[in-house]
Amino acid sequence: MSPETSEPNADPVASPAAAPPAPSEVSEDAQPSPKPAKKKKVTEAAVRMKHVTKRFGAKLAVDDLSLEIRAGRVYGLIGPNGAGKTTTFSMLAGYLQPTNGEIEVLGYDPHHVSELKSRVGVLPQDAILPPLDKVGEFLVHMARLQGTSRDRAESMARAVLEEVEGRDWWNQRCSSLSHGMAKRVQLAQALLGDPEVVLLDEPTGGLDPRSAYEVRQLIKARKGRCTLIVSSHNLQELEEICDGAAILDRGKLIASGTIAQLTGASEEVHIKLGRAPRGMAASAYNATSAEGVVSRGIQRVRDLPIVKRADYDDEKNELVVYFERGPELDAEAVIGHVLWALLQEQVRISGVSKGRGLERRVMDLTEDEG
Ligand SMILES: Nc1ncnc2c1ncn2[C@@H]1O[C@H](COP(=O)(O)OP(=O)(O)OP(=O)(O)O)[C@@H](O)[C@H]1O
Repeated sequence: MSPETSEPNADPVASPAAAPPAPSEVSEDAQPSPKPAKKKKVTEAAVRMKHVTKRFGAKLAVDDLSLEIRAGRVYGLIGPNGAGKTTTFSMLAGYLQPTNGEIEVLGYDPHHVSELKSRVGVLPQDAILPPLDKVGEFLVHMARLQGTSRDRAESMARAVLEEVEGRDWWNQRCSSLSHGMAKRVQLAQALLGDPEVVLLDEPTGGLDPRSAYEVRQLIKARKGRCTLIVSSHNLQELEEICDGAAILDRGKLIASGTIAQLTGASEEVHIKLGRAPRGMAASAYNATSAEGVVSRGIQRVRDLPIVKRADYDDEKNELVVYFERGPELDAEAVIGHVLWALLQEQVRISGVSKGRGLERRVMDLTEDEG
């Protein structure tokens, strides 16, 4: 897949709440937002990066990265260790200046702290809480840095702590929190004041499965209320929560798009075939000759007019069926036809999926580069 610099089929624009809009930034077709009714500033892209490069001495950490992330989406930044994700986050958060290129967050250079301070929330990868502060105290302090009154800061702090299910930790010292609790307090800090853009670098890193699940639910619950940019090494997690993603490798963008585009969910289905039933010889079931049950089933699939190509991997016992998506042909319809064809030949099915999964896609794209 050739690198894309934006998402061609991206979803419609959502509408983050903010200061009164500049006329050029108002979009007529903005979707209604569940936030309280107040004047909205709508920027079509929450984040724009144009030919951004970041060097640390001789090290090229981010290499000519161009990206556009639409407002209201959950967007993943994916890549192996050292791909440049944290460097990208740090530039979006205004912690690092790019060496070259342009970055806009909500239409501003990220260094415009006064414009963006209450509108962008950040969970850095290695955030550390002040050990001696109590949780409530810390969150109130962070809320006050956004320029709010003490009362308002306290209600904001209580609301986010409630959101991360930490209401009982208000008087607990940060040093006494477990890793998972601390991560959730940091997440609460990133969500303070309902920011329009939230940058989450490894929000579930080091969390136990239940806490990670709860953080994912929390991110999903925020969908549509703000733009969330999330990095994680857990690709199943990103596939579950994200609308779109960019895949980076060694600082370069190697692919971007909606999750369906990246995984091929709109052009291929994977059918895992079962083994021979008891009592039937594996050779009669699985023979590669025309006599085998599986071979006949695959031939029937290949004969379907909707099927462009069908490849069978006998080591994985998997049939990959490629099709041309059209107004009346989507993956679900193809699955129906293919299963029917296979079942008519009494081929056993043990699993079905749309596309190849984000994990496999990332492996395919990055494997040759060592
Ligand atoms: N302050 C720095 N000084 C020198 N090199 C750096 C610095 N920060 C990052 N790098 C280098 O830039 C490259 C990208 O690092 P970055 O932390 O952005 O990757 P990443 O994708 O977040 O990796 P990981 O998944 O391991 O967190 C790496 O080769 C890293 O060693």
